[in-house]
Amino acid sequence: MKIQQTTGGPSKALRRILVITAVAAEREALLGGLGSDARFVVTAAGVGPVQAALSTARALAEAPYDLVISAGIGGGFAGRAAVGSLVVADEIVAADLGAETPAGFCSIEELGFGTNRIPVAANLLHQVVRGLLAAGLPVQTGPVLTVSTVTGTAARAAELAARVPGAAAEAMEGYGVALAARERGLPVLEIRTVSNLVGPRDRGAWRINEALELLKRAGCVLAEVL
Ligand SMILES: O=C(O)c1cccc(C(=O)CC[C@H]2O[C@@H](n3cnc4c(=O)[nH]cnc43)[C@H](O)[C@@H]2O)c1
Repeated sequence: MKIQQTTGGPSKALRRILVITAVAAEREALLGGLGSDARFVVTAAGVGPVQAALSTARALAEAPYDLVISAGIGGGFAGRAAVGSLVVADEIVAADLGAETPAGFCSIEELGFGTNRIPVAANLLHQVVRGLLAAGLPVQTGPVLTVSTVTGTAARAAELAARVPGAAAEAMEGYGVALAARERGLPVLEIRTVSNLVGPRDRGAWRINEALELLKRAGCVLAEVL
């Protein structure tokens, strides 16, 4: 687990916080929880890490921010994050960025082209988790994987879980958001509400409404604790 230690005063000093979701329904859910807290700007950036990185970079170029959060629904790894629970990333990992080789997956880090793993702001992570727990919400921390293809088989789920020990959830935007934040030297968090388990594709079984309701409750906590 890689966690970036940030310095500075208490995070109540956060004056502007950029929250990036993929779709409008996630944005609306968060806004419902954030209420009238004007410190938060919530943008629906589109699906996938590239779109997320572009939109985050654009927003950060237009106005100053103190914190960037990637948020939305996600898939939970069986035994780590149940449907209807929350995951706060302790590390944001680009899980499929690299090369396939006959000997297995080789990350861009192993290839010498940068890093697959972006640390989160430890103090803010703990502050948010404490707040979620105090609100009685089921939350766990762990690596959240960013993938460009939603996992659709048990074999792929097992492969990713082995590639990133402790992987708690997967989604499609975190690494893009985190890269753009890192370019500006800003701390980043990723928060996912689990709509489905990572594994054999069964889109009809995704509990999207429940996950969006939980996202709204998480928004309420963010406004309280940040
Ligand atoms: O159809 C709807 O009403 C609806 C409402 C809100 C969100 C959606 C999405 O499909 C969001 C796509 C978004 O969700 C993340 N996600 C969710 N589960 C997974 C997964 O198992 N693996 C990877 N990503 C997942 C992802 O970040 C997508 O951008 C629909």
